Amino acid sequence: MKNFSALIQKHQLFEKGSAIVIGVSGGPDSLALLHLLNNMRETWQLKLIVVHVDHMFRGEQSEAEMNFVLSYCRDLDIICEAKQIDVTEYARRHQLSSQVAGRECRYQFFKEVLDKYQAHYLALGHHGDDQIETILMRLVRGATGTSLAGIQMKRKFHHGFIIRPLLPYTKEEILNYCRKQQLLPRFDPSNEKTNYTRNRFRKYVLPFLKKENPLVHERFQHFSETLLEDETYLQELTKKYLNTVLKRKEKSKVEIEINGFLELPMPLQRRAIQLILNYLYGTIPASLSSIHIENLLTLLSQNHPSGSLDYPNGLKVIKSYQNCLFTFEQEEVKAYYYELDFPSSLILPNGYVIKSELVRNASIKRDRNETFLLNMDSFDKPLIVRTRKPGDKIQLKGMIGRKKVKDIFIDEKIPIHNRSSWPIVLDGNGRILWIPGLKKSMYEAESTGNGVFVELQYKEL
Ligand SMILES: Nc1ncnc2c1ncn2[C@@H]1O[C@H](COP(=O)(O)OP(=O)(O)OP(=O)(O)O)[C@@H](O)[C@H]1O
Repeated sequence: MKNFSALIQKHQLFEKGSAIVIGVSGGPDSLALLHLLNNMRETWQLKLIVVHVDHMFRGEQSEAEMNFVLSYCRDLDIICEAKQIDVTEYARRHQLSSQVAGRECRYQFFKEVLDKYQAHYLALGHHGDDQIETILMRLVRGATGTSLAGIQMKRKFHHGFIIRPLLPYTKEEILNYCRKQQLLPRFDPSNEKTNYTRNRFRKYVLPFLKKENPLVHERFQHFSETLLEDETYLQELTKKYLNTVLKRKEKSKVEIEINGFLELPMPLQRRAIQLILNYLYGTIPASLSSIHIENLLTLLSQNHPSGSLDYPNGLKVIKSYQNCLFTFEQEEVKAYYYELDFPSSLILPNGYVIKSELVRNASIKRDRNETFLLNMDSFDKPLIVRTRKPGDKIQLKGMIGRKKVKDIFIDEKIPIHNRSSWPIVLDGNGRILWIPGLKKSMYEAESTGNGVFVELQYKEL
């Protein structure tokens, strides 16, 4: 571990004069990290602060570990911020596993200590074996994107960075270092029990890989760093192209235009979906895997005009003609029924408005389905605006026989999720007069001239 300070420089982990908070559990990794950083303290003019959390999992034993860290820091003349947190109680209250709860409590306290000392760096003792295990576990679980790069040597955290200077070293090198420097780390027996999956990788896979190549950890670290670089570049590119096919982006809804999306190269398509999911979920649920993304890519490229997928935590992905909607909102049928006065402005639940006016000497705008004209004397009052009902039919202008409203929605390629809130205008006798924006019935006023007309307009709010 001679090259430690060269490594800090090479990866630009921190600069001279930095204040660094070091997470020290009392185990070999973090103790070695503390020792190494302490060796640099003078020449690099570092301000070091140790932070320790006693999770109170093992009563007196874990308290003894805390006291060990406190006394070791006293010997080195380094400030130590130690805190006892009843993680079992926290886990019960928030319905979390003890592992997740421990992590939350730990990182919360880390932040408090960073703030207290206005430090920008939090140093943790993850090493090369942790890196191999993490990457393999994620690969096997089906993770995607930057997550496959495993543990990052330097990543943004709070108002600064988390740094992990031990990633280029193996566990064995760290244990040797502890022995040589006569450090006496504490070994937490619960470490062995808490993470079963990781332990299996450690026990069965790592020995095999190390036998194949004793420097396998360097290969994994190199893989992690280059993957992260490639991924960062591709994600920037994806953002740029995704913006060109984005139709709407709200807190719990994103809609894209499918044709434009399918023109993007496949690596960008995959990442675009990932970006949308990151945005909507905030934190991606563990149950979401690359299979979900593959299924969606298949759905989008199929000829079938519509279809939907159910993603974890209630996210629905709905393909409908040219559009694909990602939504957490339950698209319950927003049926409505209004009487339309004239003159008036009726605001509709779909974000549109129907405006009615009384006019004289009106002229028919035959080519526009956004307006509709009625002769005041020729229809039964009141005018009704409501959502569709099964079996609705309309007598179209210039056509013999009646046409199903459902077929009009299909012909006009109206997305399924828009159909249930689309307005339909009827007269007092229940005859469908107009499907605003789409089709007019034969009941529109035929001739203009003298008389009183009701002019209806359909527009976006
Ligand atoms: N209770 C704790 N208090 C302070 N820092 C901690 C604590 N637990 C873990 N850390 C920090 O997080 C790093 C990773 O923790 P993890 O539990 O994965 O490793 P570990 O095997 O416990 O490491 P170590 O050999 O240092 O105990 C540790 O090296 C240490 O820097």
